[in-house]
Amino acid sequence: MSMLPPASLVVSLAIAPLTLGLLSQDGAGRLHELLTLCLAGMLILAQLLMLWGARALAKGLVSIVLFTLVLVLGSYVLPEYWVPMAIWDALSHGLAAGLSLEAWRPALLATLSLILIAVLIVTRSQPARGGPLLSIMVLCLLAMQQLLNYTNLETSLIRASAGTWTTLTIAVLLAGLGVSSVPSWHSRAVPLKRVLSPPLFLVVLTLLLWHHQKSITEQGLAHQTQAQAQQLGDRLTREIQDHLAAVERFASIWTLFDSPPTQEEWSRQAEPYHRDFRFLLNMAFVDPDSHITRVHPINEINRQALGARLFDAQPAGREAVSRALHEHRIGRTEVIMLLQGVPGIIHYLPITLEDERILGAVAMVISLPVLAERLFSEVDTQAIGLALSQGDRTLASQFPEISLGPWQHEILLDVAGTPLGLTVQPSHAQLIARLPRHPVVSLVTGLTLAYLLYLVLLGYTRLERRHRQVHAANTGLRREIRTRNQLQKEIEWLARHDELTKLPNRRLFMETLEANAEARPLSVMICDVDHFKRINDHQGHLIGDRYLKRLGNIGREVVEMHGGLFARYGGEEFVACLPRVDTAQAESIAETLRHRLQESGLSHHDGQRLTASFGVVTLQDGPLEIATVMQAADEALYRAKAAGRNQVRTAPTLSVIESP
Ligand SMILES: Nc1nc2c(ncn2[C@@H]2O[C@H](COP(=O)(O)OP(=O)(O)OP(=O)(O)O)[C@@H](O)[C@H]2O)c(=O)[nH]1
Repeated sequence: MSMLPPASLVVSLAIAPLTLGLLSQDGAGRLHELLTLCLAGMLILAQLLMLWGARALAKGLVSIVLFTLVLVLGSYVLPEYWVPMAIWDALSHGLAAGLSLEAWRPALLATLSLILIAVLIVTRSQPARGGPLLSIMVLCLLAMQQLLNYTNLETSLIRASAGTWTTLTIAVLLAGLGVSSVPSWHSRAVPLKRVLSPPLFLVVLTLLLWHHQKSITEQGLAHQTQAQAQQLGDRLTREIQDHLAAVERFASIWTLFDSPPTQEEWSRQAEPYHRDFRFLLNMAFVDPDSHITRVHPINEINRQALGARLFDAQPAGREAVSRALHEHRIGRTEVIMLLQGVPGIIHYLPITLEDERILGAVAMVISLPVLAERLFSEVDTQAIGLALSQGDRTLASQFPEISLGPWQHEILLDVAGTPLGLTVQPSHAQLIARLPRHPVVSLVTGLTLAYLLYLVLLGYTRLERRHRQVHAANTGLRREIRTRNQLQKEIEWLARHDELTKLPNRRLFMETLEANAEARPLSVMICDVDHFKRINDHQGHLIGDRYLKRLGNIGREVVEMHGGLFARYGGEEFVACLPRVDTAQAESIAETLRHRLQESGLSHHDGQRLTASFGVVTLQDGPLEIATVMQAADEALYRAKAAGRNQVRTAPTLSVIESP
């Protein structure tokens, strides 16, 4: 069996945490975790298919996952007034009866991680499509999830992090994606560090900002619900107090009577109060000996209390009865078990006649279950859980079937002087519906911006690199052109100069002569070193070269002083073109040069001074025939040589040239 390639192997490893995650779920309570794991499983399969070349199938699978995840993300992002939570719940209900959005919706950060993984799979993590940044974003999201899980920073209102197995599954899948793509990131030679840093900074900033905004909005909502609960409590307390004040007025009616009321009178007076204040279980008349003699309404429960002597029958209320009947002040019981078998509070309102005689007391019995029912009817019990308690004892409670949110607000109710606790716990769905969406919107926007920033920076960097390459090519080209120009100049210079003496050569001499064809008089001087061969033979060519250079310098100095051109004609022969120089001047120049050379200190091996012979010719008028002029000068030189060397000979002045 052939081995799996490393990328497939690492991706396959993700199946281990996936399986463990699936096995560790305990049923419907973790439906969201199960769904997240299933989506991760589909992405694992998609990536394996992608690696095995079944791209179309892989993309189909990723599309299904992406569709689900984008729907989930929509539920986090879309404001309540666009798509109310009720619609999401109705949609969920359509999937399975009794299912709410919160039960199946994957955690926010896990949703985002899986969306990015899906994009990574489809784009095959290519750097040009943001692969490196997307991978790092997933890493950041996973790190944030773990941070929230371990530091318990997570308030469970918005489910941000998935469980550890899910996080691990996504992490291993990401590693698998990395194994196949990271090496190619390097080979593409993208300057990743430069391109990644700014968007990465933006990602971290976005995550921190999101967490900060999330905490603030959740705290704000918690305070808001607490304030609403407090308002509810205050309103109920006020209402109860108003009712009790009214009942106290009822008690004062009986002070006008001289004798205890008949049952009929009692019922007639008590009925309106009882009708209005449903939490009054009954209103009873108690005689001075604490017997209940009248009660309203007379029903099955209340009838049992008739005739009972409270001092004996209800020890818990004895003190309150005694206070009313003996001290003539209002007596209040704690929460006690009433004779009717339900918890309640009794107020005993003394009926004191004008002569300070006590006629009896009005017992006002508040049934706590009925009071709770009254309180609970004030709020939407489908959206809020309520519990009425005294200390640790829960007197009554009502919780909706749907799951409750994380916050319980305990508010104090003053029920006829008895402090009761009312615990208000809004449902999760109601809180989520009221939770501002802007933290999630900024999270999604921040991540999208970071991705766009990456793409822009990448494009810019590539453009910049191409620009640099073009610039470098341009610079090279310019350098090349400069070198060629230089070479060209050198070639041109060499074409018209002698390399050894740096003097103009024969060609430039001829050009100068032609250029001065109209100048009259026009003299030409030829100079030839005497016995130069001996220098070479006895002192070597290097010395010979040095002597030629020296002669060149002297000749240039002397000739240029007279506006002429001194050139090397060839070998040890030199020529001078002397425009507007007549014969006498030309002879003088030749003499000067001859003399300067003789005095230059250059000598043969035997100490004899180096000398040269000169032939001079002057064209006085008539057209210039170069060959004729040069021949005449040459002949003059020959004559100088023949006459013993080291002397100047002048050709007859030319005017009418005869062709040679
Ligand atoms: N060192 C050196 N010698 C050169 C150069 N060009 C020509 N010569 C030498 O110049 C010498 C010319 O010799 P010849 O033409 O025989 O004449 P000469 O020895 O000067 O004798 P006369 O001209 O008759 O006085 C030769 O030996 C050439 O080799 C050069 O560029 N450098």
